[in-house]
This record gives sequence, structure tokens and C-alpha cells, in this order.
Amino acid sequence: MIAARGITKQFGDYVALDDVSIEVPDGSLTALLGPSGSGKSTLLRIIAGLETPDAGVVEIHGDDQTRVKPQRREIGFVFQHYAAFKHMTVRDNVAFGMRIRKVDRKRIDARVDELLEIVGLAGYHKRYPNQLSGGQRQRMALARALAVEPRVLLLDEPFGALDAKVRAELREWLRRLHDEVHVTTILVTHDQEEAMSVADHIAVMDHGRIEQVGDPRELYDRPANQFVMGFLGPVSQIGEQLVRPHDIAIRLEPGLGCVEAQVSRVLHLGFEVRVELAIEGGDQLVSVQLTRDDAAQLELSSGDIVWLQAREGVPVSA
Ligand SMILES: Nc1ncnc2c1ncn2[C@@H]1O[C@H](COP(=O)(O)OP(=O)(O)OP(=O)(O)O)[C@@H](O)[C@H]1O
Repeated sequence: MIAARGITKQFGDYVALDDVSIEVPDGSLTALLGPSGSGKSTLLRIIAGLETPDAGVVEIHGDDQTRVKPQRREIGFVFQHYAAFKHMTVRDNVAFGMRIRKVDRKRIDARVDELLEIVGLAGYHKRYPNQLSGGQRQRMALARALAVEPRVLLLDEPFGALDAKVRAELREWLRRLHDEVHVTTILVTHDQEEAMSVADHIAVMDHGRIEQVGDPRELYDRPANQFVMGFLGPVSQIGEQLVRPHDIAIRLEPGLGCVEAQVSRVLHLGFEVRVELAIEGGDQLVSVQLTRDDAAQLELSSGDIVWLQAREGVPVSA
């Protein structure tokens, strides 16, 4: 297990981390998810030893590592903009850490072959980094990080600089890689879909604090507060409540607990139908997601007056 306990970090007067504690189980893939500036990278850098906390302790497998140099923590690190050695081939980039550790040449060769196979770059040994696509370069970076058999793999927005399609592919690939390699991994991301689709556990961060830790489903179904609910998916405000757009029922008659609204647009988006409505006194349109069948039954058109209600038993946050 990797644990950070009571971590506080200030930059001048600014509190980047405020008494943060987290436990990352062995073999898990845990995401630190939060908006820009919430402290994710700072927490990761403290776990890596690249930054020193003002207070608190970092433990890896029960050993206090707070004062241990990064090189001695046995971690692999991959950043968004991976600094590959441009003048070295893919093989030499991946072999770098092993050469420093004086691993013998035969073992290095075998391990490089194995790693390039794992990251889907078999046969790319002789290429140089500028002859790889962005996605291939990040996979090479992962091979390099894994080469020294780290106890922990730390990934800071590793796919952040890539376009949406490649990101989505690499996300799936990372999940499969993790299922194969099982190295305890912490992934920093601001993208809730990325966190939800690859991580076993997610710690949602905001303003230097962890707001909630749980598996993707727990967080979605039982958000601890408005911030977590809003960060994990779209929400609509009905009266004082935040409700997910697919958890709102539209009724043609008034009823107990219903809020009156006027349909402003009906959008047919293939699989779903999205209805945008104005609630009196609300300054933003409320969005409701319906199935095509439900929408067909309601026969809504703009200008109609309807009543909205959160479906029973769904997560709402007041
Ligand atoms: N070396 C530093 N000196 C001063 N302020 C810093 C330093 N590093 C980080 N900060 C500040 O601490 C806060 C948290 O930064 P951090 O990079 O951890 O956030 P983040 O959640 O990773 O955001 P992003 O996704 O934008 O990187 C930010 O307001 C940032 O400006």
C-alpha cells in the first residue's frame, strides 16, 4: 500500500494541500481527479519525492519514505510532456534506467523486447522519438518507467497532450496494461470520463483537499456533496436540488414536489432526446435526458408547460 498521511503543502501563502490523507491499495489503479489547481500534481510529486511536504508522511509498503530521495523510492513516473532522450533510440530510452543500474546486457535486451511488446511497440527498437506519434511516445515513456520494475507507477496527465481519439484508445490500453502488469498506479487527471473508465478507485480533489474517495460507481451514485456530484457528470438544478439530467421525470400534470417549467428546445440526439427547459426564477436552462420512447409519449414541443420531478431513489444533492 502507498499512503500519504496528513500532507500539507504551502507555496508562499497559498495552501496547495491542506491536511490530505489517502491510501492506495497494492495493485490498484487509483485516480486523483479534480479541476486545475486542486493540488493533484502537487500530491503526486510529493509521493514521488520531487516535492517536500510541510507536514505529513509518505509511506510505501509501510516504510516511511518522506525524506527519501526520489531515485531511491523505486517509482516510475510519466508526465504529460515526456522528456525522451531525443538522440537515443527507443531501445536506449527504455534501457536507460537499467543501464544506470548496471543490469547486464543480455537481461536488458530481453527486458526491452518484453516491454516493447507489452506497450505495443515491438519492432520499434531502432526508431528515434521524433519518428513516433504522440501516443507511441507516451507508450515508450510507460515502457521506460516500467523497465526498472518500480513499486509504484505515477502518471501525471500522461495522455493530456494527445487528441481525443488517441486519448480514448490509450485509456483502454492503460486499463488492459494494468490488468496484465498489476503495478500499483496513481493517475492524475482532470477528466472524469478518463478516471471513471480506467480507475478502480478515485479520489476527488478540490482546493487542496480530498472531497471523497470511492470506486467510480459509488462516487456517481452516492456523491458526498454538490462538488463531487457536479464534477462526475452533468447536473441540473431543480429548486434547491442538483439532479442528473437522466434522473428527472417530465410530467404533463402538476403534482407534489414538482417544479413548473417551460420547454425551450427539444434536441434529438440519436439514442437520447435532450429537453432544455426554463424554470421560473432560474437563470440557467435545465437539461433533461429522455429515452426516445419516453420523449415520443410526451410529444413535447417548445413553449409547452410541464412539471419536473427527481425520479425516486436517485442521487440528488441539496
Ligand atoms: N512550485 C510552485 N510554486 C508556487 N505555486 C505552485 C507551485 N506548484 C504548484 N503551485 C500552485 O499550487 C496549486 C496546485 O497546483 P497543482 O499543480 O498541484 O494542481 P493540479 O490539480 O495538478 O492542477 P493542474 O491540473 O492544472 O496541474 C496551484 O494553484 C498552483 O499554482
